Amino acid sequence: MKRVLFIVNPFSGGIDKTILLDSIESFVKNHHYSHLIYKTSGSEDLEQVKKLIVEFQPAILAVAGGDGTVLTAVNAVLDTSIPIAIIPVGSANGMAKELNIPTDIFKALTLIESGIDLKIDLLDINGQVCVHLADVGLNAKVVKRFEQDPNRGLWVYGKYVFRELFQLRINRFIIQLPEKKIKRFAVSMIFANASKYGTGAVINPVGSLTDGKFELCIIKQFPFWQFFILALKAFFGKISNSAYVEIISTSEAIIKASRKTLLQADGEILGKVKRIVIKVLPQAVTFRVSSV
Ligand SMILES: Nc1ncnc2c1ncn2[C@@H]1O[C@H](COP(=O)(O)OP(=O)(O)OP(=O)(O)O)[C@@H](O)[C@H]1O
Repeated sequence: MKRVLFIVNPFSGGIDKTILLDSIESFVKNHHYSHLIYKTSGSEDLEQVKKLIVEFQPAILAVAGGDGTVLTAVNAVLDTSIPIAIIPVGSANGMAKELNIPTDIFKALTLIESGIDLKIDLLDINGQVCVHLADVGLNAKVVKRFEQDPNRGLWVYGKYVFRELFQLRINRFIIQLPEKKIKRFAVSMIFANASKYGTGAVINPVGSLTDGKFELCIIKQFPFWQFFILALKAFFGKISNSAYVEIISTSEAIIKASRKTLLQADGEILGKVKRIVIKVLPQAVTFRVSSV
C-alpha cells in the first residue's frame, strides 16, 4: 500500500480545516493509501516531520498550508527523493500558484495520484533554503508585520503594504556577480527563484524554477503615486518595462548593504542582515504538479 504523509497547518490562511481533513480522509479511502496526518504547531515542526519521514517512509509528502509550510516540507525532504504535493490552503499560496496547482482542495489532492514529478531549483540564501521568493526592503517589512498579526488573508497583507509605502527607506547595495561588481540604490531588492508573489504580482517576468538561475529584481526609489503604476505593470507581467525596476539573471551573488536590512524568504523572517550570499541549488527538490 502506498504511503502518504500529510502536513497540515491548522493556522494557515485563517481558514477552518474541517473540510480539508474530511477531503483527505475520503481521498485516501478511495485511492487505498496508507496515511498519516501531522498537524503543525509552529514550533519544531521541521524536526517532527523529519522524524516521521524516517519512521513512516512515505512515498510522497502532501503539504496543506501556505508557502511557510511548503518551505518546512522542502527542508524535510532535502536529502531524500520524496516528492511534495501542495494543497493550497495558505493566505497567498505563492508556490502553488507558480506551479499551477488547482485551488480546489479535491483537485489538488488528485495530483497526489495523477500528477507528474517536476524537479526544481532552490536558492541557498545565507545558508537557508528558499523555494519561492526572498527580499529585503518594502515587502520584508510587510511580511514581518503580517507574521505578528493574529489574522490571516490577503486583506491583512494589503493593509501592511499600504502602511509601509509611507515609510520607504533607500539603501545602497554593492552587488558582486560572477563577472562584475555593481553598485545600486534601492528601496527593495527581490531574490527571485520564481516569477510572482501569491498576490499575482509578477515581480520577475523572466523567472523560471528550472533554469539554474535566479533573478535580482532591484526596485529603485519611486514617487508614491508610481506604486500604483508599478502594481498595474506587475499585474500584467510588464514590470521590467518600468524605469524604476532592473532585473539581473545570475546563478550566484554576494550583496553588501550599507546598513542592516530585514530579510525574508518564503514569508518567513530571517532577520536583519548586511551581507547576503545567494546561490542556486539546481534541481534540488521534486514537486508533484499538474501535467497540463
Ligand atoms: N498550529 C499553529 N499555530 C500557529 N502558528 C502556526 C501553527 N502551525 C504553523 N504555524 C506557523 O505558520 C507559519 C506558516 O504559515 P503558512 O506560510 O503556511 O501560511 P500563510 O502565512 O497563511 O500563507 P502564505 O505563506 O501562503 O501567505 C509559520 O510561521 C509557522 O510557524
